[in-house]
Amino acid sequence: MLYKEPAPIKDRENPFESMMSRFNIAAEVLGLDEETYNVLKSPTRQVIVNIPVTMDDGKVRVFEGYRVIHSTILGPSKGGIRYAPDVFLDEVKALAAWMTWKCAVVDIPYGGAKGGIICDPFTMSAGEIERLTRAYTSALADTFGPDQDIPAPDMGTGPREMAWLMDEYSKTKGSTVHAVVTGKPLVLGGSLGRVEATGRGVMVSAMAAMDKLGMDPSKSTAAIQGFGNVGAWAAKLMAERGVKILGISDVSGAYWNDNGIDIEDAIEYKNAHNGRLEGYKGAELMDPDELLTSKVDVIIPAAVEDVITIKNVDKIQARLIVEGANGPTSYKADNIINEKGIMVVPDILANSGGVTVSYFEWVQNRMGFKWTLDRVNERAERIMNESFERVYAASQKYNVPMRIAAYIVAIDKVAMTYKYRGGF
Ligand SMILES: NC(=O)C1=CN([C@@H]2O[C@H](COP(=O)(O)OP(=O)(O)OC[C@H]3O[C@@H](n4cnc5c(N)ncnc54)[C@H](OP(=O)(O)O)[C@@H]3O)[C@@H](O)[C@H]2O)C=CC1
Ligand SMILES: O=C(O)CCC(=O)C(=O)O
Repeated sequence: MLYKEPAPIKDRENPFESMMSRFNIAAEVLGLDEETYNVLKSPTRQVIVNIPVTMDDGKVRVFEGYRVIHSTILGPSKGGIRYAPDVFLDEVKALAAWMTWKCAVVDIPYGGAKGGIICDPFTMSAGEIERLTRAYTSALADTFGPDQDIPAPDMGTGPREMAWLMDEYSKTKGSTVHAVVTGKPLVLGGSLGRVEATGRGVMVSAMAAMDKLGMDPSKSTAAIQGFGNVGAWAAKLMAERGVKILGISDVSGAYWNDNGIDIEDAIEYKNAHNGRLEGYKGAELMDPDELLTSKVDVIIPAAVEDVITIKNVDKIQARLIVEGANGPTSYKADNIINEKGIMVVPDILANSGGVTVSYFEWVQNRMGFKWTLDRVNERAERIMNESFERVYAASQKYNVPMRIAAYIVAIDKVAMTYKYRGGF
């Protein structure tokens, strides 16, 4: 199989630096004062926990876990939990800050947080993952809370882990607390539409961007990196809008079909093969490094950070990049992207459909009332389109690319709220 070990951390770009470099540009354009700059640039709280877990062979293994609260200025902090072998603190810090900016861009009353555990869920049994999730929850029971800090899924986690988290947290409180976590299974108070929400938001923002660029979806092609929750749903919904998906990928490799990949078929294959595309016959194997530079109109990175860098940005042929993943573009590649005239719908806008529907889930939990799928989708789509227009208007007003415009919209909102609250 084509599995590649993650690059050692010292060889990787630092996502927190990438976040800060855009933050600095936007802060300068806005003329942000020094006090507010200092408050917003650093996380409020960083928690590191060591989690002993009894493995199936009876031995105890200790896992390192993180929860970073970047900001609570807009409201309780919100953000997913990542299970990955190479997750590291500066990455979680960046992801937490991106949550602050993302919630501000879509104007929902949350601050930003993110969690992570260094582990490889693909090599662990369900029992081991459950014990790890419960131990992490209990170690962070004082941090989490429906009015404090509300986790959700991210890479390597999903409704199953959120159910264990909700159950374990509820035990520590002595009563069922649905609203402590979002992205739960439907029977445990999850929202209709949450599973597909991030991919749907990616599709909605891609359609909005294509409209601005005068691109006809039914005459356009796309390549999508990552075929997990975000990538697979984005692929399916883009295909339903007529976009021909020529390339897809996951850790097992990249797959290409000149005539367009049958996305329903690829999803069915993945679901029947332990969540991976390995061995998929509906497309040819291709070099994964060439997927994002292939000849397509739209690329959607929907896996990990720093996959568009100074090493490959020159070769990108697409007119539009829609960032399903958080932080897929290194800040060092920004100038070249801008010089090439490529439009980027940045992560903090493009993938905000997930947290938007998480917010709806939290609202429903607190109301004790379930919304219909139509209501969820219609409201999420409206928020995505309004947010896109807000960011587009800021990009015109300040004559900056969409990414900096999104930071400007976000920082402006958080800074103004900070001022009204009267400091901390
Ligand atoms: N889930 C959500 O609601 C949200 C997620 N995001 C972001 O979207 C991205 C993807 O998250 P999500 O879909 O939830 O995660 P999943 O774990 O569901 O899927 C991740 C996908 O990326 C693939 N992948 C991992 N590394 C690589 C690589 N180097 N090259 C190609 N593919 C790779 C995985 O392959 P394999 O399965 O083979 O390991 C898998 O297909 C992350 O950046 C996340 O932070 C952003 C907003 C919300
Ligand atoms: O749904 C949420 O609350 C957060 C999802 C998330 O982690 C993200 O948007 O990056």
